[in-house]
Amino acid sequence: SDVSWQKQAIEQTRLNIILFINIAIFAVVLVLTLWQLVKTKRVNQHHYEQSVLDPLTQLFNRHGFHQSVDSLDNKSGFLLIADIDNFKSINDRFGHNIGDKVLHRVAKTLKQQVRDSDIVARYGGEEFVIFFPSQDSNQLKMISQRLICSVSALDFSDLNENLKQVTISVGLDKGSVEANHFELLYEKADTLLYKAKSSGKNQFIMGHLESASV
Ligand SMILES: Nc1nc2c(ncn2[C@@H]2O[C@H](COP(=O)(O)OP(=O)(O)OP(=O)(O)O)[C@@H](O)[C@H]2O)c(=O)[nH]1
Repeated sequence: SDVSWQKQAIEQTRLNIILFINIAIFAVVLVLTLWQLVKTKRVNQHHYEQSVLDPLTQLFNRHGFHQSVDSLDNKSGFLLIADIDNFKSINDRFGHNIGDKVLHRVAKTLKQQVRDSDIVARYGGEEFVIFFPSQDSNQLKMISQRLICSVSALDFSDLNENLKQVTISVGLDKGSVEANHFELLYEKADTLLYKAKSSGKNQFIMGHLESASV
């Protein structure tokens, strides 16, 4: 009859509305869950970056350096330490703010001059460390030379017209960055860096091989 047909139609409409509401709720919950997931992932990424990156230069910090090096399959290669020359006097003469900008530019230059597979870090105040998973000492000589030249060629006159040039000294040696060998390799490179500083700065000294200067 007409009445029962009408009742059926109303019932059908009611079911359709309920179905629609359920689908809508499901869609909203799905979107919210996905959004929450993306947010959590971003926050985790941010925390991770803060724990391994140096905020001033965006290079790895000491912790990030060791984490990267620990994850390498091949742990033998060259460890290079680069230290900005007379940085204390740059700070004293031009102020910490300019000192920070110098650090930032030097960091960027060092990073630009090496491969993505080389691990670059700001290891201390004005000291940078690079690990090269390479055995080629001639190549490392060329890279050291290039790092020194590219820093000394940087122009800082926009920061202060009296800030003519910034140089680095470099010590590097071959060895293993395996956890229990690292200290020894670092000390060898650091001793060579000290030699490069005490024999005039703006130069590199490489372990087991002859030195070279700019
Ligand atoms: N602006 C700035 N200065 C820093 C930072 N970290 C360390 N320094 C400064 O770096 C200077 C390092 O000075 P020293 O270790 O005496 O060495 P140096 O003057 O570079 O002399 P040499 O290494 O012998 O060439 C100190 O004055 C520190 O205060 C930083 O994040 N920002």
